[in-house]
Amino acid sequence: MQFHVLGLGAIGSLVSHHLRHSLPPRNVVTLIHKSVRQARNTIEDGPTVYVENGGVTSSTTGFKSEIFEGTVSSRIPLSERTAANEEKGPGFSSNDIQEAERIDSLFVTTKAHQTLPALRRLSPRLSGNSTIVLLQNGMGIYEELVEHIFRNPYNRPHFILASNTHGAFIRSRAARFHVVHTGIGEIQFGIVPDPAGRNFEAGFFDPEVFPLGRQARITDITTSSEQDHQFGRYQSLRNTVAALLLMDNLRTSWRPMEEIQLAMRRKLVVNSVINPLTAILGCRNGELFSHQAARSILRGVCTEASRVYAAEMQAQAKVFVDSLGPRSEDEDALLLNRFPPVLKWQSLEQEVLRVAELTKGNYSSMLESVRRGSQTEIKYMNGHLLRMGKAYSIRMPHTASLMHMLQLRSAIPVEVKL
Ligand SMILES: CC(C)(CO)C(=O)C(=O)O
Repeated sequence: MQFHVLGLGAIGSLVSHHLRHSLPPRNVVTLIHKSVRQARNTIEDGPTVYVENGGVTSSTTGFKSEIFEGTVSSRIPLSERTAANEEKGPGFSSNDIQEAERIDSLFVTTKAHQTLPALRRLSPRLSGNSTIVLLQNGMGIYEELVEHIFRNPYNRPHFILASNTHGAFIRSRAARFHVVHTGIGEIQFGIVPDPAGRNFEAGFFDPEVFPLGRQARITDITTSSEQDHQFGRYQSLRNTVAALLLMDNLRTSWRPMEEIQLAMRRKLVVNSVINPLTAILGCRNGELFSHQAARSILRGVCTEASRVYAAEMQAQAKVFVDSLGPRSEDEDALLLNRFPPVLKWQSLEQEVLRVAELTKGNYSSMLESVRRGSQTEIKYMNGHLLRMGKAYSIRMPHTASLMHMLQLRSAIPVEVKL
């Protein structure tokens, strides 16, 4: 089976390294390079990914390379390619470029705002038999993809949504695939429910199994071509879940989608506080919260986020309660007031502090984007919270001010010398 990785920043490189390490060599792992220039810098001898952890560096080779729409065999030296071909960029015709292949399994680790255009371009190679893993910061990306590209639920690829708490950065721009893994976190993932109704999560809730023994079962996705006449539709999903679970050095775990939604909401708040604050101030994650002023902003954003999450859950619970038909007021109140403690502001605040400590030596991804003069992911972080606030008529002045300050910081370069 073929695995593709799109987005070769710190997390993309880290995932590529662990994917290649844990999969048997017969599985192909292809790195999708942004441009010929990026590929040239890295694949003279075949791409190598270096991962540094606690001062020890290990390397991985054995990847295939591809430049967005065309494929490049890493065994063919780039020096043999003509300048004329290179100038044509993605999709240029060269003997080295094979027919663009079908994509079975795609790990997406690009920036949130790059995802829609990138997947639009790759969509002819994706089908209902493919699987896409979204492993990114921010929220609202999946919704954008199904609204604009994969509209038909019955022939869209399977989606896995993942929440990552590992901290990593690229050592230097020159050594593009040298990643420093600074904070050991985890990757929790869940599968978006099947529009055709197959219950991938049956194992988590199997009443036949003693509660402590209940766990995800890969056979709930599919078994074999002999037993499942739709095996072809679900095979890539099963193999992608298996590949994720094999990457145990990244502490991967398959969780019910409801839990992933909670993890993503918590991560969204982490990113909506740490990322803009560090980008505005130009400091490391760990420098923020020894200052009372930062703590006060933290409290403000966590309180606002918790309010919108509560409003969203109430609205969803209301739809559910209404669908149950007539019930007593007490029963209704019980269902409507169920709010997960992990989304209360106190818990969100603790989570932001925990991640800031875990990644204290890091420069956040948003600060790096601002320093490079590139677009930030703010619209998928604070912007997402604000869209929810608007939908539920909740004022969010702290979340909005942080976004506006960040936008100013991106637009007005800092004057170094007066
Ligand atoms: C958690 C944090 C802030 C770690 O740096 C991050 O996810 C980022 O930089 O985008």
